[in-house]
Amino acid sequence: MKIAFVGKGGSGKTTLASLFLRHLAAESPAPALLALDADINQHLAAALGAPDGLPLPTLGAHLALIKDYLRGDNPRVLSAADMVKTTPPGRGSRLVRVDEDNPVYDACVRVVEGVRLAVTGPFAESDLGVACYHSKVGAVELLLNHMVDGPGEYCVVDMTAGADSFASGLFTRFDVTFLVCEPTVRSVGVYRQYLDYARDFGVRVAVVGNKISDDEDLAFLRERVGDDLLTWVGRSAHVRATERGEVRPIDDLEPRNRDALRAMRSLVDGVDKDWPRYQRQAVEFHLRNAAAWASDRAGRDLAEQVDPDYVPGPVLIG
Ligand SMILES: Nc1ncnc2c1ncn2[C@@H]1O[C@H](COP(=O)(O)OP(=O)(O)OP(=O)(O)O)[C@@H](O)[C@H]1O
Repeated sequence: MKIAFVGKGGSGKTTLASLFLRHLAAESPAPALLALDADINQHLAAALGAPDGLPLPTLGAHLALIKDYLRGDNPRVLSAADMVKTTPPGRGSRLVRVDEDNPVYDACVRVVEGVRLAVTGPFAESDLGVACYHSKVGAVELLLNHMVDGPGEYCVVDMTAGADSFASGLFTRFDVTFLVCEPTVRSVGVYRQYLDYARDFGVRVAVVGNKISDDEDLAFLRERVGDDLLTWVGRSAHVRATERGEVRPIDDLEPRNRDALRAMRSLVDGVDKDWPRYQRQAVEFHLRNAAAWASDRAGRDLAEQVDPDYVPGPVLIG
């Protein structure tokens, strides 16, 4: 499952993404899990409990490797623009799994507090002009376009704030989008804006209230958000402790907030039931679009795993 956390700046996207990731990672056995930090403010590692200043490789610095690897043996020449910004789902020739050995993960993924994490890299002055921040986000989009995620496999992306997340096609790539919303007029404003835009693209949005202090906060959100409100997280001493650099086990999280994580998990796993259809579509995309697919043994194996009765259709070259 591909899962996004979006919302107004400062609403708690990174915090809730990290709690959700730690909730999944604490399971025994831990499911296949990959966290991607695509937020301009790169704080997911810290929210997971990484020590200050832990050096992490960045996806942005490995864009060429990512493009080369995903292109596989495909003889088509794709322009940089094709590969980065406008890549339609499934374009290219190689599929990746959430958790596997591949050169992209070797170069870019590191384990932070039990969670496999890759980060886009911070916004830099050099991103102004030709190489904008969105080319870094494009690395995430590329990975998601090529990712085949099975049941019980989770790729969780911390997105950039507010309407900026619409600047690339990335926002359409998720099975579930958690919109984090504080009980404030401005946060609800971002929810409405997101929903208006996302609806046209069939994006499945569930609102998670955050920093709820009392019944009035909750009533406010219920009134404004209605049935889109999936669950809510209260102001949390556990989160504040993490902010102070104390890494506590996720079991230490307040019971009410653990319930919220379970509700999120159950929504995600409910969507998982559509897995064969989603995956067949993804593999179809690749089979249709990848010129070299017919000779790509790994790809064939994957298609057969997804659906043992799968009979590949004609491969279109071009
Ligand atoms: N439930 C919570 N309880 C207490 N503090 C919280 C909670 N959720 C978030 N915070 C705090 O609010 C601040 C902003 O949270 P966070 O960085 O997760 O927001 P964000 O939406 O990812 O921000 P940005 O837009 O900058 O990426 C942080 O200091 C975080 O610790």
